[in-house]
Amino acid sequence: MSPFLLTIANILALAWASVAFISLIRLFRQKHPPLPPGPTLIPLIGNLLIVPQKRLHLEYTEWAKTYGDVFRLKVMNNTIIVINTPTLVHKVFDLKSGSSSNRPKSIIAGMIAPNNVHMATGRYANDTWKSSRKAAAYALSPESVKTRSAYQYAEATQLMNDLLHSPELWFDHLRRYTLSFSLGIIYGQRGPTLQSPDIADFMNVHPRYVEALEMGTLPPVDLFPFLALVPKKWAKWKQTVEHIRHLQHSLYDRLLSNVEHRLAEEESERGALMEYAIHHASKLGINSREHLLYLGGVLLEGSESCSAALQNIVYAFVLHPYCQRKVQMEIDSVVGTDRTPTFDDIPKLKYMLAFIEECNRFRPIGPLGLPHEMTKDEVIDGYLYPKGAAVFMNIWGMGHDERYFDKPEEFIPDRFLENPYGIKNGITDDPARRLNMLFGAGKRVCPGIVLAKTSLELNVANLAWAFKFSPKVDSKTGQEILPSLDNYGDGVTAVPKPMPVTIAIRSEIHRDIIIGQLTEVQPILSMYEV
Ligand code: HEM
Repeated sequence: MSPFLLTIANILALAWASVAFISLIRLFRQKHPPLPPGPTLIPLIGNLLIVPQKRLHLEYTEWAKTYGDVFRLKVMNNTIIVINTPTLVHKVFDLKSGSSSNRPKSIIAGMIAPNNVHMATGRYANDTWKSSRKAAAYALSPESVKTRSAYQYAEATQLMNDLLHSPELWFDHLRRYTLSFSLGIIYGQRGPTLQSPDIADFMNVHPRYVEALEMGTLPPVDLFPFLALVPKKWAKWKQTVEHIRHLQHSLYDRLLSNVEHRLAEEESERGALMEYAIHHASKLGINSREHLLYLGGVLLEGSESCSAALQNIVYAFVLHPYCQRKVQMEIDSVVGTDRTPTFDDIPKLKYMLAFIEECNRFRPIGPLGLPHEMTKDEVIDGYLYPKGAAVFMNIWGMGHDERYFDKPEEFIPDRFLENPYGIKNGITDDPARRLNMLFGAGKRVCPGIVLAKTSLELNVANLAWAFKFSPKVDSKTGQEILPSLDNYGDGVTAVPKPMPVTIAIRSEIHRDIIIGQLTEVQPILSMYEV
């Protein structure tokens, strides 16, 4: 063969070999799609050394800039996938909800509330969990929440009155409001003061519970399950967990017992969720008292998110007096000074609604939502989401994404007046963006959205109508003490920490109206008192 023909044959053979090689790689990839990209893995431990223990959302938001809209981490054997766009949230949590609706295993959560009876941390999206969701809808559906608006208005009136009389306790007054309202609709029995046993006990146990679930507080038993085998006398953390379980269980048990007692005594019913759940337990698929007990408790826990969002709003008022003034001017022009705001006023308060949206974007109280777990392998956009992987939706990252938000690190409520999602002008938005991303997605989406939003809107309107919010002044130095929107909890929830602020009534007219209104709503409040 001539050298020329030999070269052509070589080239053809090489081309054939390359095509075959590429086809093989394609076939291999189809059969074994890769995990999303992510930081370099160290044998055995994966990314253990670089995953932060606290404020994961900040690091995740940075990593999204390097690795893209979806990235993976490996911690020992565990795969973590973080999704950073509304489109991916839709594809993974909504469209694949049949395989992305479990929660990752948590040994500690399981020790506190066993048998999947805790709706939020319960691992399996199974029949027990479905029963809880069905029952919760009785109290939390838009129609149900609407039927409670007179009661909600009455509780919100008491909140203004509490702030009037002891503004220095503002942080706890906001918590009492959300807890008392939730106690009323769940158990038909409110908590009128900070000293009411149910309020005081919940405020004692709940922070301990949240802290116990935070990474780094207790030994990492999920990573090193052998730690769970250490006998209690040598494992102090087990005693802590048992104590929390005991405190929580006795509070929820007492609350449920009160309802059972009222029903046994044939007292008139109060339309409470627990009355309904007891009457319809078998229809709902609630098969044990334990299940009823945690159903109420979890919803009460959920309500704490509302007070955290309200606390952030108070700090935002103090830090952005210009915005506070704009909210007040709008409220004054819609409501005036001879009455307090009502639910009917809310749709007219456009700037106030934009202000609330901006607070939730700027400091979402659940920056990574709650993790979901994959129950089977799924391939989405060419990447494998393997069975058992924990998937986080990066709510913080999506709200601080420079591709869509102008100056995301600045507090600018007007962005939500210019665009319903606060997106900058002249860009093509992510088509899957929707309202309420803050509340998660898929089957596990927050069941308390309507309650949370109505509570936020009415109370922000009331607070801005009634009070002026400003920094506390140090009596020794005369300097203003500014609160910080960066002073929040380190774990799954970014609940703000208590900081001093000054809350002053805007005028004597406002004071008289609040006091008069409290007398008017007293008959409603007393319907929920023991
Ligand atoms: C501003 C207020 C609130 C925010 C930002 C919020 C946010 C969230 C988020 C992000 C999730 C996780 C969703 C997911 O897994 O995809 C969640 C779950 C949940 N929320 Fe809320 N929430 C709020 C208020 C409430 C209220 C008022 C209640 C009840 C009274 C509540 C009860 C729950 C429950 C029970 C779950 C667990 C649902 C499940 O696992 O099936 N939340 N919430």
